[in-house]
Amino acid sequence: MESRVLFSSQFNFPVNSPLKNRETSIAPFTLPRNVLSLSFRSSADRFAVRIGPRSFVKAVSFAPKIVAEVDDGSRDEPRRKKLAVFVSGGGSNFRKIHEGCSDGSVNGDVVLLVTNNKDCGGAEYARSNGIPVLVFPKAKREPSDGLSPSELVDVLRKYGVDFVLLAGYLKLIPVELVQAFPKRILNIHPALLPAFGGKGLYGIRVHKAVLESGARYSGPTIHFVDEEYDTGRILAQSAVRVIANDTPEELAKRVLHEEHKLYVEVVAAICEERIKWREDGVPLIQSKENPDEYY
Ligand SMILES: Nc1nc2c(c(=O)[nH]1)N[C@@H](CN(C=O)c1ccc(C(=O)N[C@@H](CCC(=O)O)C(=O)O)cc1)CN2
Ligand SMILES: NCC(=O)N[C@@H]1O[C@H](COP(=O)([O-])[O-])[C@@H](O)[C@H]1O
Repeated sequence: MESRVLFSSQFNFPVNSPLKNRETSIAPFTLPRNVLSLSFRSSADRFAVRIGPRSFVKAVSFAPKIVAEVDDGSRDEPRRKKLAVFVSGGGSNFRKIHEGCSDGSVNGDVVLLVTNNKDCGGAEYARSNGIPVLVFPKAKREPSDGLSPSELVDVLRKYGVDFVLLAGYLKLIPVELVQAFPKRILNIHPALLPAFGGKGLYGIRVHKAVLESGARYSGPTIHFVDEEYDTGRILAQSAVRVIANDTPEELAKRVLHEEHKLYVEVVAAICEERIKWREDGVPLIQSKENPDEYY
């Protein structure tokens, strides 16, 4: 069967490129297993195109010089990332992320746990897994315990933290940290922002507000963190049906289940460097299965 292939949308050819609007078929051929991509050198431009099980390229009628890039095993995999997780309570999202790092789902390691409550469940879990626990902000009752904003930034840098993940953390992240880690702090909120977010809306209060509003859907939102509560760029969401006689606790449980799945998926993407920023500032996730697709 003749192998027809069509251009993947990810290549932006120059407007006047001869490649843009002429097409032909190319003789059937199969790529040797270790050939990653083929590049066509035309009189106008040199284009690297990738041909794989599901990605396509459109061959054009010119006399290309095909240069095969061979995978000699030296392809750079994204470096394993260092994560700091911030919690205030039980830390179930933190535990799921940590499990993802251990089972290979996430190309990263949790190197620090930060909390405003050193006796919370998340801190207990961290200590039992050999993860250092830091207190931020300073506790009013024990000002000797805990870090200042500048001390927190210094420690995160000293540990080489790549991304900061808020997971049930109930204090405002200071501007010093937001500015020190631009586009590298994520938060998970248990409702579909921009609705049901902001100061005073956390934990079970969020689910009560959703039920009182009569909303038919809720679900987790993962967003980048800026200086205000819940106003950063939205990266991912998942919808959960609200059932008519739901109690806040029942809705919370259903949303939390979705949070666990969504956060591990998003952290895996950020550790594999699959976050891309659209020209209008909206962050997108590149599909792992089909790199030509974003969501
Ligand atoms: N700079 C930012 N800091 C934080 C953000 C953020 O988006 N930007 N997200 C929050 C998490 N969060 C919602 O997802 C949230 C947490 C807490 C509150 C809140 O009103 N807190 C109370 C204090 C609660 C307490 O001390 O028990 C308050 O500030 O009065 C709103 C939203 C984490 N930080
Ligand atoms: N606005 C912040 C907020 O309400 N965060 C919420 O706190 C819970 C923490 O659970 P966990 O400690 O078991 O991960 C989660 O539902 C998270 O979305």
